Amino acid sequence: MADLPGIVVTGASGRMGQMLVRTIAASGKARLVGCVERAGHGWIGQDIGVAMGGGPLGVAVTDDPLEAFARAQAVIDFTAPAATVEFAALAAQARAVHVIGTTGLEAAHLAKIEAAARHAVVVRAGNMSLGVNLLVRLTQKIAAALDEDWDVEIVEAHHRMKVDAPSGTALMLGRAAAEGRGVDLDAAMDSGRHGITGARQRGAIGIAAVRGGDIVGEHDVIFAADGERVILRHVATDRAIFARGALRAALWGQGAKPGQYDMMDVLGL
Ligand SMILES: NC(=O)C1=CN([C@@H]2O[C@H](COP(=O)(O)OP(=O)(O)OC[C@H]3O[C@@H](n4cnc5c(N)ncnc54)[C@H](OP(=O)(O)O)[C@@H]3O)[C@@H](O)[C@H]2O)C=CC1
Ligand SMILES: O=C(O)C1=N[C@H](C(=O)O)C[C@H](O)C1
Repeated sequence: MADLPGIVVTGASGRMGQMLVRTIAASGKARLVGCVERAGHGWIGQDIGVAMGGGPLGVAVTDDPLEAFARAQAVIDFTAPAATVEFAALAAQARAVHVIGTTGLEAAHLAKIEAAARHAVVVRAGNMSLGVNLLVRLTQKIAAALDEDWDVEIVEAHHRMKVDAPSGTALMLGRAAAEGRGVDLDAAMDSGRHGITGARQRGAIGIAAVRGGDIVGEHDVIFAADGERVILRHVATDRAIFARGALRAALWGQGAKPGQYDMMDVLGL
């Protein structure tokens, strides 16, 4: 047991944080060695298992990430952009693999993560599930096979607490469609339509977001032509799929050279 890779979970009280704690503790493939929350959080100092309403897991929640990361071989981080940038620098300092699931990252955040990846392994993906990463590949292939008579529209749906839009997954799918077509997503993307928009622009890649209830995550990629449509769909019903992917990435990263990777690298897709 002591020779299994030690993993720290950041944002341990969050929806994904708690799922990660359960997944790692039950995996038999890694040890949970730390749980991080922000200073002042009500769970600081408590055993994470007890704080989650179960039995003790022998790991107290801390607000000192650097001390926790120094004891770990990997950090799994599903938090928020500002926190993830801070954790990227600290994980690199500790030479721990940093698995980043956080979405809503902007160019300035990505530049800091890229800098950290010069010193340590970073695995980052807007969606860590096997099914979505397969869907990304399929989207790229279909977009490459179809011309611009086929309009591409991506529709994503998530729970009412999600704070960023479009989802990280929708952006992955949009990027895959753009790559398949040989265009730049930033130039082709049309999201958040409202008012007198005019007719759809040929070649646009549309993205629309739905927010409601407890939807875990649903993504449709619609290829719509005159007289027919092809629709690719992924429906997540359990956050365990993301946690399993993140754990797989943390283990895969143990053998990798410093640099930035994604789930395609981890899954060999
Ligand atoms: N890539 C993937 O496969 C997936 C990605 N995600 C992404 O993961 C992220 C988290 O999602 P979710 O778990 O639903 O969100 P939650 O809001 O439930 O959890 C986020 C957690 O991070 C904590 N946090 C924020 N800032 C800090 C900080 N500075 N230090 C320590 N902890 C901090 C929050 O604490 P507090 O409440 O105090 O702010 C909270 O506990 C989102 O960006 C989401 O899009 C989600 C699912 C899958
Ligand atoms: O916030 C979520 O919940 C999710 N976020 C990711 C995203 O932005 O795509 C992945 C998943 O869909 C759940």
